[in-house]
Amino acid sequence: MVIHSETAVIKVQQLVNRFGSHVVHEQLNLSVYHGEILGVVGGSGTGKSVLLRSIVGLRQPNEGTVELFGHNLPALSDAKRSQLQKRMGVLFQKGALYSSLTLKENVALALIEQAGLSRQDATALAMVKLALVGLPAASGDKYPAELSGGMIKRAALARALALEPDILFLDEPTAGLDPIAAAAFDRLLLTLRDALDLTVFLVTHDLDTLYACCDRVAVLSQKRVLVADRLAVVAATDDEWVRDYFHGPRGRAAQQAADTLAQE
Ligand SMILES: Nc1ncnc2c1ncn2[C@@H]1O[C@H](COP(=O)(O)OP(=O)(O)OP(=O)(O)O)[C@@H](O)[C@H]1O
Repeated sequence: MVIHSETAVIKVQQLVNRFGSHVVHEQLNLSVYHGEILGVVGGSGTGKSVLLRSIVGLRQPNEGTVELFGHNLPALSDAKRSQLQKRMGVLFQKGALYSSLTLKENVALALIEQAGLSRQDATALAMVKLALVGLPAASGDKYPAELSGGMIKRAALARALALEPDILFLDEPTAGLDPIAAAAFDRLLLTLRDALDLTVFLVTHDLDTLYACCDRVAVLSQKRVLVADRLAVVAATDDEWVRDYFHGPRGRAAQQAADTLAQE
């Protein structure tokens, strides 16, 4: 896999995040390039979700800058910031959908609230978005509780794509899915990235997803990005967590599966 462009669409510099005396990030730097799928990994509590929230503007960092398409997000006026934020779609790990709304209502809501569409237009467009992520038309009238985990993730993805973002943020999208549904989600992600020219910031613990989808991988460790590079370079990094993660039994299995797929 190749990095698609050298244009940084996200540039995080000298980022500091702390909660009271608990320092989560300390002078953290990270760039995300146009068209790539960047996997963000790290031990539990290393600050992957806090980083995601800082980039999308849901958390004001204590220090540092977060540039999006060349604009420093925290320094912008509310109007400008919200304009830029529309270029980002987010799929959160939990609470992705409103349980009291059907799938099509869930997707339409984003279009009504954020794009000002009429209910009728938003509903029609929501059906297009559901089809885009491979959901049958009949699923539009179903409630989240009536669907499998894989279908719910797809619907949440449809909602994240509702406003046609340039950058997609995914927080552990395959967590809780069985391996077949997870692999199907990985393939969908690759297809959508290519078809929609997306840049993807993907927080994950799923080694199979890293091998199947990611152009680069960033490892969060010791409050910083320890390394951000192609998978082979990251896996060869001299670090205890990296060794345990990539060269433990699950890491070896994921690599073998990826090698087998590449040979087919
Ligand atoms: N709102 C908050 N108030 C206090 N501490 C917080 C808050 N949000 C996050 N933290 C702390 O920040 C640290 C990083 O949290 P974060 O959720 O980003 O970790 P993570 O790397 O995504 O973990 P995991 O892989 O388990 O999801 C944790 O120690 C967490 O307890």
